[in-house]
Amino acid sequence: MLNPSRNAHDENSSYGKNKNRQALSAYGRNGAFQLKKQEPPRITCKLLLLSLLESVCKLSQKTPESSKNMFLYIAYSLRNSGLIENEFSEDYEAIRVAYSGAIHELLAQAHNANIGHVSDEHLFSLNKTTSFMSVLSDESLYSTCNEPSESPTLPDSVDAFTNIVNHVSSHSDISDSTFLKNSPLNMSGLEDYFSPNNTNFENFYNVQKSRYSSDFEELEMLGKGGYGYVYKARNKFDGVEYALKKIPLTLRSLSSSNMFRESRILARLNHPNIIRFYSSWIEIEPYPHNDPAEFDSTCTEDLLDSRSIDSNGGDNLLFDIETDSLDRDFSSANSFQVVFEEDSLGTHFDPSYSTKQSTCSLAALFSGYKESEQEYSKMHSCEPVYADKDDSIYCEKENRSKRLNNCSLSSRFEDSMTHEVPCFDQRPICLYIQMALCEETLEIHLNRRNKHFHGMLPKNLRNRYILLFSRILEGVMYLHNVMNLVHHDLKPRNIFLSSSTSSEQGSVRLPCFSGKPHLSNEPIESKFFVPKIGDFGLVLSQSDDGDSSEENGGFYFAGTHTYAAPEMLSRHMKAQAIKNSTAIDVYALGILFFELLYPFGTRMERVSLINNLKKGLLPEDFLEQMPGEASLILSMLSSPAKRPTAAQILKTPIFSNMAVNELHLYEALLDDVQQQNNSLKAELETLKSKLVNSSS
Ligand SMILES: Nc1ncnc2c1ncn2[C@@H]1O[C@H](COP(=O)(O)OP(=O)(O)OP(=O)(O)O)[C@@H](O)[C@H]1O
Repeated sequence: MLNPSRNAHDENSSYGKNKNRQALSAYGRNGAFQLKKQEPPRITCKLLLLSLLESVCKLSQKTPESSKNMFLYIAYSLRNSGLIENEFSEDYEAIRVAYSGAIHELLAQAHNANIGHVSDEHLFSLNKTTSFMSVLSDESLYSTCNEPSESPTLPDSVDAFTNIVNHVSSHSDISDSTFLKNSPLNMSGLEDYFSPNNTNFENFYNVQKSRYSSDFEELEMLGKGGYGYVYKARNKFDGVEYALKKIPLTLRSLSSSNMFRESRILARLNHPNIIRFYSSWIEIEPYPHNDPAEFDSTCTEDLLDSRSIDSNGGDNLLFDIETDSLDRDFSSANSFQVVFEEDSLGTHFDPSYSTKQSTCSLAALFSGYKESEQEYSKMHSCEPVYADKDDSIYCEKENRSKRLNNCSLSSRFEDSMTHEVPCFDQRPICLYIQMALCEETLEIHLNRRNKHFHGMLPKNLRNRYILLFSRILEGVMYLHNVMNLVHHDLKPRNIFLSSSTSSEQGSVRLPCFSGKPHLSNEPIESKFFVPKIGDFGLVLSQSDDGDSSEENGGFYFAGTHTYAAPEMLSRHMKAQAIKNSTAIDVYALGILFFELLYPFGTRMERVSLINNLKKGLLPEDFLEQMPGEASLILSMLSSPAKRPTAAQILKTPIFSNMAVNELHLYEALLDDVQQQNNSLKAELETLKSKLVNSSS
């Protein structure tokens, strides 16, 4: 196996070299380990090791329960040794399964290329530490290949590996162990696994099939976000169309505890004004994409470079994908960054990517191949690879076979390296989130509306937007008061409008604006929508102390600048942000409420009106005609402690005034009656024509 730690994507080369040097120098000259405190392997290495061990356990044990217990035993032992953390937990199971599939495919490729024997050497290159790893140093386990000059054969290595696992099994001191403590490892499974004669690997691996491609028919791409792509897809079983968010996982995000945050939070939410979540899962991207920019780890950087990072200065933010935080210092950003841009008229926001951290392609795990190859050619040229005082690793040609176990690549493999070894797997790992499909975002609706209206809205429309806002407030109140969450990124783009019927809970009747200019006497058709809060990528619990905002001595912010409360942008106000965390959402809602009630003509006008609003200035006509709303908006933008809560806002006369709701109710009833009227008229016409026909 090529050295996965040499990954050019997320380590600079000198750092990688140092780490590799440390790892190599841990090996002794005679194949035994020099016990040395090492840095724990990176997440991908850990996951690869665990996926391999998990597969071995599955193969060796008769029941799923015993294989799970065996795997857990080994995993706990590795954790006690400090080699892994919680990568064996169920959270990572999908990734381990994906990695197992990829290892399996690589084995098949290796077998087809007739170099399958290479893997046996690496069974002897396992690292040593206490507990589980100390087993590996037990010379007796290597009895089948104890001739140092001889390369171990494939069956030898299977025996040795079997011995190791049996050793662990028999040394188990967990009394209720349900893995087969006293029975030896089931050899046939392992032999089959490593056997070069076995071509039917499918029988031995539960390789993950693509749920996305087997269950869904992809219809169209709905949009790109900062983290991924959203597709409209039809479920083949229920025939319903859904929105599926595909988030390519970066190597760094794999190690982030926030990796599954959005799907986990969505799964717990149940409110008419919150987007409905169905399920989420992880899988390897099922098929190659035509869009070269999408998920292509190799071209991500080019894509990023080709886009402007801060072309408009408006709402632009830089996020660190791992910490989900924004980097204010563009130049020092050293990880996955996302720049949110608004176009000139705010017709849509186009996220640009800027990264030194590409998407998590399995290929990336093995992209150290080139470096390894170079490193190997150094070995090949008889030069010492590393010359540490204590544990030098030499690969002189004449001694190569004796030091087989010390080298990261075997001499036999060297010859087969002359031809291109395929990448481990080219496809990235994606997190899929299946959500209800919504008609459009509030942002799109407002952009269309603003082509029809400018400044103060007609009174009947104001009421509709007030009602719409009250629905959003209800969703926010649920998040704050029931779920103890703070959304952190409330903005028209993250509010979805889902078509509904008049009777649906939380619905509002809104005009359906076309993109074309509107003639004043032309009636605008209206439809019922339920506003739904979506995009929970930045959501945090209210008890979160905001630690992620202070990393590496820098101050990070997550959110969108236009809607960001001042305390989110300043380190000095951090304490206030923590103390009044829900006030962050209220600030964003204050700006959103103003946008709902006061259409902007141009983007410039929007920027200037919102900047004025942040200074406490509102347009004269707005102050005159809507004084109650104006003072509410200003209070929502005041200092964090003085801002009203969502529940308090809902109790103000603006929203508690039933007239607004009643108006909406009567409009809905009128609409229903008109529809009934139309269908009765149509029925009457049919009856009349039937009567005429029968009488003639
Ligand atoms: N449930 C949905 N129904 C219909 N369209 C959706 C849905 N979810 C997302 N979209 C579309 O996909 C686009 C991207 O959504 P996504 O949530 O990934 O990112 P975003 O909110 O636009 O940006 P970011 O996540 O970076 O803040 C949205 O702008 C919207 O047009």
